[in-house]
Amino acid sequence: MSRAIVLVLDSFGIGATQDAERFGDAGADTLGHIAAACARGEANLAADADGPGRQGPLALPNLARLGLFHAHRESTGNWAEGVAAPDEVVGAYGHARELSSGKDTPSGHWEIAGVPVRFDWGYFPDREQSFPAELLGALIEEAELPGVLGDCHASGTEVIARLGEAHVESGKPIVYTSADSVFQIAAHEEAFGLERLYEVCEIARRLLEPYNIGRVIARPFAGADAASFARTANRRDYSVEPPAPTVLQRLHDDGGNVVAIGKIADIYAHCGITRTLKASGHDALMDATLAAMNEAGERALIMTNFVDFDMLYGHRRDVAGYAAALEAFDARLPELLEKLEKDDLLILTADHGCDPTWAGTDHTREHIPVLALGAGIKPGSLGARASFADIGQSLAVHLGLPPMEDGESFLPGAAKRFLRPADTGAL
Ligand SMILES: O=P(O)(O)O[C@H]1O[C@H](CO)[C@@H](O)[C@H]1O
Ligand SMILES: [Mn+2]
Ligand SMILES: [Mn+2]
Repeated sequence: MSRAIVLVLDSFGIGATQDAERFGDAGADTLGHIAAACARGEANLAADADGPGRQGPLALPNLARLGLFHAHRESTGNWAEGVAAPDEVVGAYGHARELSSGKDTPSGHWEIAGVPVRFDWGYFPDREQSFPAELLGALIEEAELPGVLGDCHASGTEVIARLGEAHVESGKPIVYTSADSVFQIAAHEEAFGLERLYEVCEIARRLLEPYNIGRVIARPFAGADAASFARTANRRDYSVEPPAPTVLQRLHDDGGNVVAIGKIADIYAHCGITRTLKASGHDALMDATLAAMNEAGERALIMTNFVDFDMLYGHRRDVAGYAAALEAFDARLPELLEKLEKDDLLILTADHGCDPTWAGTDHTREHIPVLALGAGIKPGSLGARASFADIGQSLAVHLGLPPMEDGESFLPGAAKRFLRPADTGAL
């Protein structure tokens, strides 16, 4: 039985890459800066309706046993402040840099799946009227809109607080972008309508083709006024397709089972997905992952994106919230570890950084952790990996697929070949 389980902790970087300067991110360190704030007692959180709260140094005992802090030390040269060393490291750990030109979610995920993005995405400039007038003109005409609001770089929660009431009054959706290759449309779920918002996003997706923009994102929100507006779980991402077949696509085309949990199917533009499981919130995403492990069958890739690290805490620059979410995630890991079978390969990783102590609200160019367990991998260092694609290459080996063009496997031994019943003479 060859199964792989890949958990992507969205935005959980472990230290700036060598090329981070080019992104304005030299010195960024999502994990290290969260740990430092926790060690200083600056990331305490009182218990409330949202959760049990947290206090003091960052406590991630299960991730530590998989080698997280060892990987972070190899990435940055420093042991994360205040965190306890595990009695024993049971996993293989490394840190990987990104070959792709951007620090966005699709680039990171596609490279993890063996397909780096070597072309430059289109971006919209950070100024008043970020979008070309002819693009907005075409959108207004084709979608029959009374106009649009925003037209700027913005943080999504800030922009609905600022312009949400004007949007509800006028019926004009809020369009905004960021340092990523994105065109985001925020609209009120009831006043504007959720299906209407999706329809406008689909028109925008088509109009954006010449601009080489990675994603259109629907950002529905609800609430009575600026003070109570909150985004809902009905976000939808419209990504362009990966530039080459990913390991997901290859497994799917070769008869394997690809289970996409959370945002994964949207991020890969629904290419190479056998089954999509949607869930909102990390506990529900973990529940869905555990359920998929019960049902996935023999030759399967189960991939889950844990988006709240990025969406609720990284972009919101909420250090205490990020720390609490990490601790809650860590506390659920034993349930998953117990379910691992002998030949399963578990990989925990991330798609980019989003240092909650960094200036602005954008992602940060960082190494990602590569924590691997199972499939005969010996505990210990995997060292500095030259590309996120080493994960995709290792998955190809584990799942018995021909090699990917990019990446170097960190699995031991020669490539295994998956034996179909026909190959064994059983049929
Ligand atoms: O500020 P919000 O709307 O969360 O947007 C953020 O989320 C986008 C996609 O993950 C990023 O490009 C960034 O702009
Ligand atoms: Mn991401
Ligand atoms: Mn993000």
